Amino acid sequence: MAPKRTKRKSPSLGPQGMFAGMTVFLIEDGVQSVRLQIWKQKLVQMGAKVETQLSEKVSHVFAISSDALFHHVDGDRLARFKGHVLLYQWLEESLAAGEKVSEDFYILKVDPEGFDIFDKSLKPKLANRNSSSYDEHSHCKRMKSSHEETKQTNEEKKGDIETNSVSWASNTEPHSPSSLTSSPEISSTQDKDVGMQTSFQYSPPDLNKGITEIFGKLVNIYRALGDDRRSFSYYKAIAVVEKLPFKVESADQIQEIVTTGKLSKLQHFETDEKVKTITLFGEVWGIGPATALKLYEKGHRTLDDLKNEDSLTNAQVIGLKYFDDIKTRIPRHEAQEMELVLQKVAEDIIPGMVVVCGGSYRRGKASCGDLDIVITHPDGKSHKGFLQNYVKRLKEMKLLREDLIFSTHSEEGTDSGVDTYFGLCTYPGRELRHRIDFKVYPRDIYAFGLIAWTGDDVLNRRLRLLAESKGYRLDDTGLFPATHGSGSKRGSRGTASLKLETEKEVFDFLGFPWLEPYERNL
Ligand SMILES: Nc1ccn([C@H]2C[C@H](O)[C@@H](COP(=O)(O)OP(=O)(O)OP(=O)(O)O)O2)c(=O)n1
Ligand SMILES: [Mn+2]
Repeated sequence: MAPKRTKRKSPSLGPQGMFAGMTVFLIEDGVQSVRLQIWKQKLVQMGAKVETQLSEKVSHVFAISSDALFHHVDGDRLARFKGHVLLYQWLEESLAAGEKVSEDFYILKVDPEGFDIFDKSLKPKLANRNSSSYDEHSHCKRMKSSHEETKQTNEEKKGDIETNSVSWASNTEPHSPSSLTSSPEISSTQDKDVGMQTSFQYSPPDLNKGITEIFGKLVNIYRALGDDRRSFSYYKAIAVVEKLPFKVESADQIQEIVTTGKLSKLQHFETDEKVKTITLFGEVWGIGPATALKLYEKGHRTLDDLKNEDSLTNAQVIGLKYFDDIKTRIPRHEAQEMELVLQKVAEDIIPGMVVVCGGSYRRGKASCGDLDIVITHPDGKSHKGFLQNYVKRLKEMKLLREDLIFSTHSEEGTDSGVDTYFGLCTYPGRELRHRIDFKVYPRDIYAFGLIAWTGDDVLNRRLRLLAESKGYRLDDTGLFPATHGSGSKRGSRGTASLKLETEKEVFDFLGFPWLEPYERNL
């Protein structure tokens, strides 16, 4: 990339500094706190203002990846944001260059469909040598991410489940095909900045040694001549050339690398292979983008490769084993029969149990990707401890087969008292596996659970935004007055949900026109 013309050997500080005029909001997800502190400090030192929320004033948002971005900021909010959304790498490169480098190569797509993590791998590594105080931290690959930090506002229920069940399946990244590129799947303790530090897996013999050696000399020569811009361009070009899996032949290619820091030929090569592989791995239940990328970087290219990978969690192994089964949709009439069986078994255990198949089934779809079962008991107490018995019985019947996640809170009253089971099931007399989810809600918050699990996700997002605009926070466990801040964080713990008994009451309270379940395919 070509830094701008204005050359500054040592960046000026204060209101006239190189970041003057910028008002930034930093997405903290996946960023080591020490590094974040340094960035904040540098920004402020060099004239930027750092905001604690994504307010109107913000001109620049920084994030480590689009996953981190969507994990933290709602897609709709982002769509309305008019400023620049950049990778932190821009900051690093600008700091290293002593001037603002072009933003072109660091723009994060705010379209949730866009998958950015691949572009980044083409970016030259950080210019650590040129940088000063953050050198020592830049090797830190592994990010600590406390579960509290990664906790969702339940807006994406699968993310929520993951955090509820960390003690049970700590390395699980529940997967929902509809949200492959959105945030919740990566909320496990995976490398979050892996995209930034990524290196090409196919480390080839140094095919272009002659070129990198010359570039190295040029780095020093230009630096000695005081031409930092050129020196930096060659410096970055080395990182790119070193990793090329083929020999650079033409002068044009060299020119392209030096001026843009990358090579379009490689970009296509890289992008295709990575996109394909990571998308495929991400379709395995329990594998999210972060793990998919890690597996790719370990050299895996096919699902068969993954079968010999021992870092997979139990749930991921199961997801892999039944990959094709799970992808097979369930015809509506079979889902209906299973719902009936599930209702009957529940009734046998505790009379009065309410068992509803939500999700696409409840929205009237002709086929379902899985079964989303929402359960409660009208008396407000019989639901406690029910799920353990229920699962046991269903396993004896061989309706339930493999477990993925089981987390219970109803008896202790923790996490809103919601019990969760994710697993695989079979239609009676068959071996084909389907995904099945059970969520058991206490009666008083059942309506919220039912809305969330019926979806669709677009409606959920709209309802949440509407709630937010009215000073509330909505999730599958209730509607809460937003106590502090206006952001996306949870309200303070222990706050009780507003008492709304039915879906209709929730819609009415929010002022959203009532939609029958089959009208909720937005
Ligand atoms: N990122 C997500 C994923 C899910 N959901 C909610 C809405 C969904 O309707 C419901 C069930 O999730 P599924 O992934 O099972 O989606 P569907 O049941 O709608 O479709 P499918 O037929 O693929 O199962 O959970 C959501 O709000 N946000
Ligand atoms: Mn579903």
